[in-house]
Amino acid sequence: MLLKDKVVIVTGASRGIGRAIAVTAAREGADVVLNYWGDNDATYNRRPAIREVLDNIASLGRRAIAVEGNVAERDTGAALVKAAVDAFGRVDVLASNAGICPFHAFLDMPPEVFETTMAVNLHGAFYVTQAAANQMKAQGTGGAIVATSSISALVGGGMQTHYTPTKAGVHSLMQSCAIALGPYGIRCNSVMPGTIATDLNAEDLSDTAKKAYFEKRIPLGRLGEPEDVAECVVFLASDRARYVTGAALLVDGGMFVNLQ
Ligand SMILES: NC(=O)C1=CN([C@@H]2O[C@H](COP(=O)(O)OP(=O)(O)OC[C@H]3O[C@@H](n4cnc5c(N)ncnc54)[C@H](O)[C@@H]3O)[C@@H](O)[C@H]2O)C=CC1
Ligand SMILES: C[C@H](O)[C@@H]1OC(=O)[C@H](O)[C@@H]1O
Repeated sequence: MLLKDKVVIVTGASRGIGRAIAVTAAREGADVVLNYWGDNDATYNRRPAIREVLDNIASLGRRAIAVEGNVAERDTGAALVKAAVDAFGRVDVLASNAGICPFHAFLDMPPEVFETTMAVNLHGAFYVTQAAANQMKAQGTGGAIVATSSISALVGGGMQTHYTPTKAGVHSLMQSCAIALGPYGIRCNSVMPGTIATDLNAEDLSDTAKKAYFEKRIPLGRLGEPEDVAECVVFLASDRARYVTGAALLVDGGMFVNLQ
């Protein structure tokens, strides 16, 4: 088991990639703190989602707690760490995954859409990472932080001008934290998913021509599934990756390199 008896915090764990990270970590022996926020939004119709994740992890014989909290709020990181320590005694791994991508054109981008996207995706990642790192430093036994960046850190999107800079920022955050936290034995890496079928892009991919375009661009011939990303996060969080820090792993079926 890759994460036997490790304590893992996952932000954005009720759905999609975060949910898959949480369940995969539990399958690999971890106890998990599940963060989520805003799932009562009618567009998702997912109210029981966090309950299902809790039940799923319990059925694997591991422990999990759910902590609702907006990562854009500065204190949420500290609250997640406190919940982890109260419930499980420590924090070994942070999967900083929560993120939003409200597609919008650039020229008339509402400031609140830009600022909320920055606050959740980048500021949230910063503060949660800082809180987890301070706990790991105090424990004195190292740790691992894996952020969900994106292929969008490397390439643009005309309806994602507010989003792609946050994903480049998350990648850069992990690179700098690798340097800042290496002396404490804390490794920091990111995954860069390509196009993964989740609620985040369900509406965008309901355009069948756009979906077919992506499938054609991907050498492995299909969109990604949340589990494709989760397995890579768990690897980077595990001791199998003990000499890997400051790295970014594309998990995109080959889409990035497919020029022609
Ligand atoms: N789906 C995709 O194609 C890709 C997704 N990503 C990234 O993966 C991460 C997860 O995305 P998906 O699973 O696709 O999205 P999703 O929409 O399926 O799930 C989002 C999760 O984040 C949580 N969340 C949203 N706002 C939050 C907030 N303010 N505070 C705390 N939790 C919050 C939700 O509760 C939910 O659990 C995001 O950071 C996204 O940018 C990166 C590359 C590709
Ligand atoms: C939501 C998008 O479909 C998805 O998000 C990303 O980060 C990927 O680059 C895709 O564009």
